[in-house]
Amino acid sequence: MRRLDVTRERKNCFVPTSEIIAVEETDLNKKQHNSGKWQKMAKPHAFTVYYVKKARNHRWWCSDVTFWCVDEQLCNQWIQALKELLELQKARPKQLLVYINPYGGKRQGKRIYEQKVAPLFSLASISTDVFITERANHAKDNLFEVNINKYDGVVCVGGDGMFSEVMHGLIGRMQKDSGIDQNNPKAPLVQCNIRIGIIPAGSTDCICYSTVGISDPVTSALHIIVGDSQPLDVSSVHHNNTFLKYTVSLLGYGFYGDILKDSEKKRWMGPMRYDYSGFKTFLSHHCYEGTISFQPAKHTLGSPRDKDSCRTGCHICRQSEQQLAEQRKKCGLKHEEDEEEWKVIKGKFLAINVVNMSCACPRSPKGLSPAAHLADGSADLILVRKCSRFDFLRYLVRHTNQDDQFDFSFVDVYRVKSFQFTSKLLEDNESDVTDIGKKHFGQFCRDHPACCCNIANSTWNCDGETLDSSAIEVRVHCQLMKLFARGIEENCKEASRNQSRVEQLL
Ligand SMILES: Nc1ncnc2c1ncn2[C@@H]1O[C@H](COP(=O)(O)OP(=O)(O)OP(=O)(O)O)[C@@H](O)[C@H]1O
Repeated sequence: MRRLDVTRERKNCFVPTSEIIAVEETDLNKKQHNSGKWQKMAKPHAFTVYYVKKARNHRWWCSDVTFWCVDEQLCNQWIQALKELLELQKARPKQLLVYINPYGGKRQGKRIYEQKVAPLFSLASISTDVFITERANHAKDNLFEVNINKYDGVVCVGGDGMFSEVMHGLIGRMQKDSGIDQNNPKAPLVQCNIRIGIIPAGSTDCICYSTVGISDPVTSALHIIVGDSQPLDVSSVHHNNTFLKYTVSLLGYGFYGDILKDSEKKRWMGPMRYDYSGFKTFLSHHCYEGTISFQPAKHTLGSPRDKDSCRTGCHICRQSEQQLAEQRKKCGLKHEEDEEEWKVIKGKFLAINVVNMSCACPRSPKGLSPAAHLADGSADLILVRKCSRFDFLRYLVRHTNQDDQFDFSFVDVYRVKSFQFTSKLLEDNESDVTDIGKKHFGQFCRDHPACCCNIANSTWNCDGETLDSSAIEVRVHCQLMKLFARGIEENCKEASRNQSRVEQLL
């Protein structure tokens, strides 16, 4: 990494060039300065370096430092040299397509973009085409029409729902352009090389939080400006050879599906609806019977019970990707999934969660599966079996403290690469849904005696949206897309402390 090192009065300021946002000549008439030295100079010249300042809790903001001298030529040489260094940062976007959902969260998307993000993009000389959505799916439909190759990235301003819409538009567009049928659950999908940036402005900003470490529009804008890139696994969800949805965070049946279904009826309550519906669903304590079949993810070195979490530059994600690529080369056109073992579990569940990432959020900073990886080609399948209300509460509380939420006899967790579910209700109705479980194995994990299970089906909550079908087939696509992010930085406390020390010296 190249460093700018300017010595002033025997004190140093270190800013990595990768974290410089912009360099500009300073108008000294406008600059408010208290330093006596400025005034003593006959005709001072100056330039300002705008750079990323790292604070606590993964927060970034834009800081600046002004350097001055009497020699105009020297000053211009510095500006020129620094601008040339910035030109070498090839991963930085120059042209972005921005979608704003004006109705997401507290309806602040447009204001957040105009006041906090647009000035930073302009400072960093990024051109933008801004599109304010007028209806749901507007951004998705538009992504099938625009000249996408013109852009270095797509930015969505909104919540997880808005991100999901943009992701569906972009992945769908890539498959359409490559002639790939999304309805085929086994089709190898084409990777999306156009990065997506998330400016959080919704009620739930879990994807931003899990990939950046904080839901903060300025931090996200700065990750976009410096050109960060974080690959992300995406799971496809199918029913009967029909494509339903893609998911990157939570696919939840039972508890999380019921909360979503109930909260949809109470949209008028705003973000509070999730608390209300959460409490109501907890009290109702419904469990659902069904059959789960899954293929364990053998290619990855990690396990859901690992103590270490996925962090910036994660070696497990890198190795898993290599491993999968090698497997694919060996198998050629054959689907390696067909050859691999399926495990089958039947039972009664309060919650069935499949997560592609930790699903961390401010309320649960470690998330539903703290050791889940962003880009290792696997998902964590969490099964919460029928238990007492008190035990379920103990399980939920552990998402908010340091205790292990998987350390209960009624909770099982598996790292999987594909997964299927059929509800008991559908099995009994002899649905024509493919049931790999029935076809391949008769192995039952644990069976419970008949009890007060809910005879109706629950609903799948797919990244905050309901799915129409309860019988689904899920497959993880390793690193299908990329975000303008770098994952969660390990030593953010230390980095911010070191940087403040430097700041004090300036
Ligand atoms: N102009 C619009 N009018 C109505 N709906 C829109 C508009 N633009 C986008 N949407 C839809 O609004 C949904 C929710 O958006 P978003 O995620 O930004 O907000 P949110 O408050 O976090 O919502 P939620 O928490 O319910 O997902 C998205 O699924 C998106 O498709």
